[in-house]
Amino acid sequence: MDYTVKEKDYELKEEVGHGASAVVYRAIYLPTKEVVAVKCLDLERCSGNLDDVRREAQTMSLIDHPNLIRAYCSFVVKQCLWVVMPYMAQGSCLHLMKIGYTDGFDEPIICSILKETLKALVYLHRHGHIHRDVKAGNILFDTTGSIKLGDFGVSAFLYGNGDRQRTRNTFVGTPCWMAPEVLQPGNGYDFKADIWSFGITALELAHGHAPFSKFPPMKVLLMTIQNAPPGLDYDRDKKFSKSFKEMVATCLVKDQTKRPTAEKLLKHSFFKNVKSPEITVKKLLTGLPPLWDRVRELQLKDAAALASKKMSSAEQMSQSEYKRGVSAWIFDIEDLKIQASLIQEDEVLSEMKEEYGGCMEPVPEPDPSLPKTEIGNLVLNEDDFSAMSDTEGLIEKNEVENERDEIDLPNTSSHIKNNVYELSRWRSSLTKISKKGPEISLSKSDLAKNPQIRSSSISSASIFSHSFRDGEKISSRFGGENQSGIDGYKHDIKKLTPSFSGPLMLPKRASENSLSAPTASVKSSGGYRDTLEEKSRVQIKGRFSVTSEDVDIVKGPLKNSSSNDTLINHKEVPADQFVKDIDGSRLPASLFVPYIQNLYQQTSFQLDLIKTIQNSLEPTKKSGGISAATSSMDSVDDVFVEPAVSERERLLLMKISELQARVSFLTEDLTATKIKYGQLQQQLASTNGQGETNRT
Ligand SMILES: Nc1ncnc2c1ncn2[C@@H]1O[C@H](COP(=O)(O)OP(=O)(O)OP(=O)(O)O)[C@@H](O)[C@H]1O
Repeated sequence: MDYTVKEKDYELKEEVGHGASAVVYRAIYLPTKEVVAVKCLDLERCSGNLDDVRREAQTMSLIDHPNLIRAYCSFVVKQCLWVVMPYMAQGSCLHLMKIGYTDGFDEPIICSILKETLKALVYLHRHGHIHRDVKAGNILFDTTGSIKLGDFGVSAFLYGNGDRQRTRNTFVGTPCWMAPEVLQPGNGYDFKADIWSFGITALELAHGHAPFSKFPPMKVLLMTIQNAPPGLDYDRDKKFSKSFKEMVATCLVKDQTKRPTAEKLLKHSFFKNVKSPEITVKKLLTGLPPLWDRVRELQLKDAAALASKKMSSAEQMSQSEYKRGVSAWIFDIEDLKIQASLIQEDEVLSEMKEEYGGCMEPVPEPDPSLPKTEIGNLVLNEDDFSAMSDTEGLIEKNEVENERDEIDLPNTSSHIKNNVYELSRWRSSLTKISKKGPEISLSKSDLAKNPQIRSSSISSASIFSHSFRDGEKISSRFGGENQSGIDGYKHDIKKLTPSFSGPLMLPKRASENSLSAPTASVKSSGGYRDTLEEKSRVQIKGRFSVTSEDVDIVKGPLKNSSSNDTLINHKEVPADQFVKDIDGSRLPASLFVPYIQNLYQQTSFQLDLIKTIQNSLEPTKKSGGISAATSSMDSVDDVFVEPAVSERERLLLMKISELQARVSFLTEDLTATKIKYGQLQQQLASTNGQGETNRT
């Protein structure tokens, strides 16, 4: 059937979903009275990403597969692109989990959902597309229980411009579901990135949320890159079959070349003997309230949570975005890495503790197969872990590890996690003794980079075939009594929960509304340059603002000042010596000694530095002048000298003596020149005198 591209032929009804870039409405196609869904993409919020919009419309209209949502047509209405598509009356998998399956689904249900999704991926990949946003929020159900994968907002066509472009270098997607190669710039990625996201989606369906979903994106980014891949490895996962665990493990292999293709994965034993979703899923859907009521209820819940104390911190707000399942965006990978490097490791670990409870089950660890991170001075690296594991034998092998042939998963006991946590606290407190680092300054270049909207890419006739009515009128489409309620509600919700998630970056909103850019508290980075002024600077990166307001702790591996070697040597002290921590928790003495050594060396280094400065000031002090400020520095024990200040003072003093030397040199030079001048004058006078005499 052909659908017209006239706005007046569509009557928008209730909002049934919204993402970063779009609001989706139930709508009536008036010529046939058919119920459809209309996705309204706000083009003004898509600046810089119109290619994605074009791609989405293009991809959706070409699709012909029972497990993929195709677009019937698309056209422009004022600043919005309307995409008309089949209405999926039971909403997304995420909706369903949130209203009644917060701990995830049972395996047979998961299996049938995943199989349908995988069939969609097989089709997409065969036709050269990477979906790039596979997640529960994009798996939709209709009333019969049948399943379709939607949202091609970030899907990419592999074969651009006639060339077979195997990998892409753009960075779009949703961090929790993103493959490590997608998160690492320059690597490029291909359709195997969807297989990783598929594996993460499997975990999402099994647990009710994606792994790391409690953490802010920058942490997720780092954890995805550094940690061993997540899996069905916890005690709570014992209920799942071996083949399910294996299937997930084959998807979540860091080396993309070792991941199976969608086609191969479909042949996995896990997908054999699967019941159709019309049988498994349908019974979950019976008796549910209409989709729009569910969506509204969820939005109100989020809004209430946001307004409550629970969501007072910006970081929690960013986490809530994950929970809503609408987090996908473009961000500057390098800047995120910088931000990530500024996160305190103890924050991560304490959040992990919180996530996994008192009896911490094995949690994802840094992946020892990976090279040491170059990303700032972040967390304990794998050397720290392996050193501890080598000498202290604290790492326990997990049963699942044996089942995996491709994944090296260094599961650890809660014991080592606690030690690592305490160790990181020690490191933080010790590092405070060290010098302050430079103030964080992240550029706003990505905001500036956004080109004007309505780039040539969107001006194709197929998309701009229509243009009328403004944004406000969209809401006027809501009929009767629903009208004011929905409008008022929408207004409130949007004020409370501006969504800056989604694949499209929304710099304007992010900068306008503090809620939009949750403040990730970032600590000052390590390094030995001084910072005398702590200005409160806020820089916005994607959905994050980075503030140095609360910069107080300097991080970074503690270094030997002379050798630059990291002063951690876990192997020197017997591991069985334990001492009590301040909190009373037991820690191996081997963890303390290197830090005490380090503290000693740090202090010695500082004493040396103070003495050097004192010596350099001594002559000046004797001659008075500037040295007044340091005149009380007779003993390093008497006075605490801020090394950074002294360093500056020392430089100034050196400059002054240099200038004084130059002045005296110039004075001498001038005197010599004057003498020479006098002599020449005398010579001239005598020559003149001689000449006079000769003439007379
Ligand atoms: N055809 C449809 N029928 C019913 N509901 C839909 C339909 N398409 C989308 N939705 C709902 O609207 C929500 C947002 O849609 P969509 O994911 O396409 O927007 P987006 O801005 O691209 O979001 P994202 O943040 O995932 O990138 C979906 O999560 C889903 O719940």
